[in-house]
Amino acid sequence: MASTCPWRRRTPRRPSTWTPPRRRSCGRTGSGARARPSKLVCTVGPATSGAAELERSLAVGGMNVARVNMCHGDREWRRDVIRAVRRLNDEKGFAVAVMMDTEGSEIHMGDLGGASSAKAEDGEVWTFTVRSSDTALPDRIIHVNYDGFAEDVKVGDELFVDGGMARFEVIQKLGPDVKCRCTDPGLVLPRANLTIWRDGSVVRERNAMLPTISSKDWLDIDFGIAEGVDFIAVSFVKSAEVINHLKSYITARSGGSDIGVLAKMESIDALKNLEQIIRASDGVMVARGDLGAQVPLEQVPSIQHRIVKMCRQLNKPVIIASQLLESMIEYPTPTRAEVADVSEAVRQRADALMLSGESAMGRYPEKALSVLRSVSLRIERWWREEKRHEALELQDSLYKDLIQPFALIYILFLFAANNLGVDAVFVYTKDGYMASLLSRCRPDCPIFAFTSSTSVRRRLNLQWGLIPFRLSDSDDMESNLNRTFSLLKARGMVQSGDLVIALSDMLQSIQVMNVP
Ligand SMILES: Nc1ncnc2c1ncn2[C@@H]1O[C@H](COP(=O)(O)OP(=O)(O)OP(=O)(O)O)[C@@H](O)[C@H]1O
Ligand SMILES: CC(=O)C(=O)O
Ligand SMILES: [K+]
Ligand SMILES: [Mg+2]
Repeated sequence: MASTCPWRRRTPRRPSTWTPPRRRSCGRTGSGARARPSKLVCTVGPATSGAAELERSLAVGGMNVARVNMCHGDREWRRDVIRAVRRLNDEKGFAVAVMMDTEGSEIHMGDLGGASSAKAEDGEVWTFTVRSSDTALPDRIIHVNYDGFAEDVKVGDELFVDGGMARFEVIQKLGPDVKCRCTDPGLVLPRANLTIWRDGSVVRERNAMLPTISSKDWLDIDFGIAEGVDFIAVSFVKSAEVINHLKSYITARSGGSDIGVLAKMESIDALKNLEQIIRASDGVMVARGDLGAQVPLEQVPSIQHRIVKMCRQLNKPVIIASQLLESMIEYPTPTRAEVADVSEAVRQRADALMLSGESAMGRYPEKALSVLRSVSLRIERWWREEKRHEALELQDSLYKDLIQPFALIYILFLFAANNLGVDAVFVYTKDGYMASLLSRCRPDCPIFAFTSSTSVRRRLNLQWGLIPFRLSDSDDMESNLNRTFSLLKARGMVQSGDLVIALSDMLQSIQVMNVP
């Protein structure tokens, strides 16, 4: 079955319902100055981990999800960050979700003896060693976390630091030490990933031996469950099995908590099993940093496009990550090329955009977030004004996958959406599933989602176009509608006369009406 998903008004009654500044200011509901369809994920690091910075630079700026990378910081630091986000939610009315990102067992360098970075110059010889040492190593001697490293590399191999930020050639092997000459100078950051290339392709035999989730990752996952994170993003996923395994583990461990498991697409193996991995996961991250170290860079854009499209087909949220505004780590304005890259991700209608170093350790986290916000708002508006909707091909399989009453409501929704101009969609949802189906249509109007669960509300924050609220349970649709109309009218998000479609997955109902 094929269908377009339009929200196209036949006779325009008044301008688009999204975010005209006066009447659609969404307060903190979408956790931002104004609600946007595209969601924003920010990596928290030294530049933004203080309670004041978290609030002022990120939450007020529209962060929907805070990411904590388990490659960095210690446990106490991470706990403080997670609790600070929770406090912002509890005390200041935000609904920011927390994502923890596993380290994975890829090869990476050690710390740089406390230095925040080191410059590798052309022709310099650096030593990469597997010798363990408790004391800081001298300059240009770098510890490598994988014991087999010195055995596995061959003279002539290329070593990519952080996906090519700097490159070395292996020139000599001396027991545990590997001497390498810098062939591409660049900035080396602590604990940067290392990728070995031989004869033009990445060396992967070793990776197959290492588990996707290392023993350290399991301890981090226990910590994440105990701290009640909303999402766990699994680095270097190779197959669907690891996602299924982690989901069972979370269920057994946390007694039915609903932590979302996200698959990070950053290896060649993931690309081979794309569909199964996406189906198994609760969402996906296109982790372009490491991905660009494993496949030729010129393939990254088409891979991104393919993953975004498949995620939408399979109704899974997708995040575009890494180097969106990389230059803003240092400079207060983005490059034109970066703005074009962000625009393209929005145009592809990905659910979310992510900041990494820009918000973790950059000089302008607040400005970087504001660029993401303004560029996405502009492209979304352009998209609506120019009616640039792409037809959404709904595969038969999705309908087969749908639980029966949902399928009927969904088809009715598409019919109503196709034939009426609506100002807003209201969805009353228990577990968020119905809300995600509506988000998947990428309609031209906001989707207000109401759920009685705080954790479902936070998780819906990752999905395109959803503005989630908490609403206590009631099986009286009339009362639900009245309560939510008052709530949104008071916030200037709907007004009398607006045409809305209201759906409930609990009552399995659909209604079309004007706001009284
Ligand atoms: N908690 C932290 N403490 C110190 N520095 C951090 C922290 N989080 C991030 N950073 C810095 O910001 C940079 C970018 O952050 P990010 O977490 O996105 O790393 P990444 O290498 O892109 O991700 P991954 O390791 O998942 O591939 C890191 O290289 C690191 O220098
Ligand atoms: C985000 C991440 O892990 C990457 O881009 O490699
Ligand atoms: K990581
Ligand atoms: Mg990565």
